[in-house]
Amino acid sequence: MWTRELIKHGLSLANDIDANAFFLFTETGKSFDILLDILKEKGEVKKRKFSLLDKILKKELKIIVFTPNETTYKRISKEKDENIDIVFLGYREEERYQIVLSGLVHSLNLRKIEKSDKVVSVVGPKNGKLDTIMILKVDEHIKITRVYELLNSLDQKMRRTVKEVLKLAMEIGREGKEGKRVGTLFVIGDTLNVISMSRPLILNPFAGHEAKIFDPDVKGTIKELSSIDGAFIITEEGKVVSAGRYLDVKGDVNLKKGLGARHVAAAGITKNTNAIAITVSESGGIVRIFKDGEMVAELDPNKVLLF
Ligand SMILES: Nc1ncnc2c1ncn2[C@@H]1O[C@H](COP(=O)(O)OP(=O)(O)OP(=O)(O)O)[C@@H](O)[C@H]1O
Ligand SMILES: [Mn+2]
Repeated sequence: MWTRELIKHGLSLANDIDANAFFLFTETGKSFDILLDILKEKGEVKKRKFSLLDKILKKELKIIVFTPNETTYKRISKEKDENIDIVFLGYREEERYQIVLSGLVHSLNLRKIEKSDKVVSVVGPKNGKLDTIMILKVDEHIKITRVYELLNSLDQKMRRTVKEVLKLAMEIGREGKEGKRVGTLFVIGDTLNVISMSRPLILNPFAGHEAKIFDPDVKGTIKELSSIDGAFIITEEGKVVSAGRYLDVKGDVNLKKGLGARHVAAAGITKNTNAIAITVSESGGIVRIFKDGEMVAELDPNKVLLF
């Protein structure tokens, strides 16, 4: 397999473009062993115009190895040499770019990289072989890393539901309904409190149903209902309990100009409960995520194809 060559090319690319950090993602730790082996191959390093090792020794190129696997993390943390950082990723992302983003978030949080840094990553699909070398300028991805920051802060149940709702919100933002833009509002989690702070505008179409957000039919129904007034209320387990609910939120929230009642309601409900709110704007389809009364991320579904 080409793992060794890929890592070598990734390291020399990092060296040649003066990257600040080199990210390697591993499940079993096998690619970590190969990395160690390459770094030890003095001869190999001598041949290259810049001695790769010097850059690493001079701490000009930070090497960070990420794994979501607890056993691997323990094993390679013991075996690593002092030039390599090991970071444990709390959960596995599916797609290559998402995996790298979760690495970015952890590295930024751990102050191992700066927003102005350039990073070369060697990554593969979840449970697959390494197959990709990616160059990222961190500051170009800061916006989307805010989504990963939020996802990282959630427990597994809430994270799974928020990701699913976000995917649906991005589809609604991108496609609208019968080609017409629609705006909508989802409130996830802390459902008893949210219900107590809201009232129905219509007879609840989800009453008496076991509607799960992960069910494609439920998603289709939500898309059909997306143009009605009011919010969709979803439990942290992903059960859609209500549609068309008006959020009676008190208290002021400070939002950027141009955001109207839907966004104020989304910010307000998250200020007064532990819920997370996700809005799709009727003007432009922009998707926004709110938590603790603040907008934590803003995504243009036509630019960000992550979800
Ligand atoms: N408190 C609320 N609870 C639930 N839904 C609300 C609330 N306030 C407004 N909405 C919904 O938001 C819709 C749009 O209202 P408005 O245009 O004022 O919001 P907005 O923030 O400008 O949203 P958009 O960017 O989609 O236009 C309303 O028709 C209503 O369906
Ligand atoms: Mn509006």
